[in-house]
Amino acid sequence: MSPDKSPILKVSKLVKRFGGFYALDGLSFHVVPGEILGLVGPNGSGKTTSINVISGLYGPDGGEVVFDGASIGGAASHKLVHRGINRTFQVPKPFLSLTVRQNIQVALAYGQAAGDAAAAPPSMAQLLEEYRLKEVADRPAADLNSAQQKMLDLTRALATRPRLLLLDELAAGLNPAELDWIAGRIKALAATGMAIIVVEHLMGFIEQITDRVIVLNAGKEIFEGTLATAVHEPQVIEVFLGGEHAH
Ligand SMILES: Nc1ncnc2c1ncn2[C@@H]1O[C@H](COP(=O)(O)OP(=O)(O)OP(=O)(O)O)[C@@H](O)[C@H]1O
Repeated sequence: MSPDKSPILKVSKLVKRFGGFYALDGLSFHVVPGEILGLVGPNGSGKTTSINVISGLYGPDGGEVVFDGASIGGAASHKLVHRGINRTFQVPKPFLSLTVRQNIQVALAYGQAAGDAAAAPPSMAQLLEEYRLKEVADRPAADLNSAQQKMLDLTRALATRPRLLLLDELAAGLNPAELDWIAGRIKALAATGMAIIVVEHLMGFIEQITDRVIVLNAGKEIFEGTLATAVHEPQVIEVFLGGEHAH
């Protein structure tokens, strides 16, 4: 990561309410090209909601999302894909009756409609090879195991040539060898200049791949810095372990 680059994404004082409940309560952070930023925090702290708002699944109720210099808060997901933001889902939802290859073809075609993006589109062969889907390329997505479904979800996002990639618990359910391998893949993507935001509960994985983390609690940032520093911060220990263990 080059720390001197200007942010590709800037989130300022973001608010998202569900009824009277504040899932995001004035959240601000940024990410620069080539950086892997971790969003961590206890269950319900607003990690997935952050990704849902940045990717256009939900409109914000306050604050601003600026991507590549333009305000995008409230823009629809499909428009944001063409601007260069794509994501994976905690529970992938491929077209189950289509084959793996057909699922990727749909995403490649959709990505192509974005026109003149900075990066050349990845090829089908490259995606199948790099994400270990070659053997199952002509099987329906319904036949895949959960790790393969996650890789299909990732290739679907990559097929649209994102400059900002949002990964929502991609690593959950992978075995240790798969975790090591996917950590390497994510780092290789960042090395191409892609900005990547990773939501994960697996702290070893977060430590292995992130340059920086934001720790959330109740929709607010309570820490920003490296994970190695975060684990010594009393307010971080408090939200992860509860008050009586914190001191
Ligand atoms: N569509 C929704 N309607 C109502 N409440 C919601 C909705 N989406 C999220 N919430 C609430 O907002 C809060 C934050 O949820 P969010 O999914 O962002 O948390 P999270 O940090 O990703 O948690 P987890 O680690 O369990 O995935 C939770 O209390 C959740 O119940």
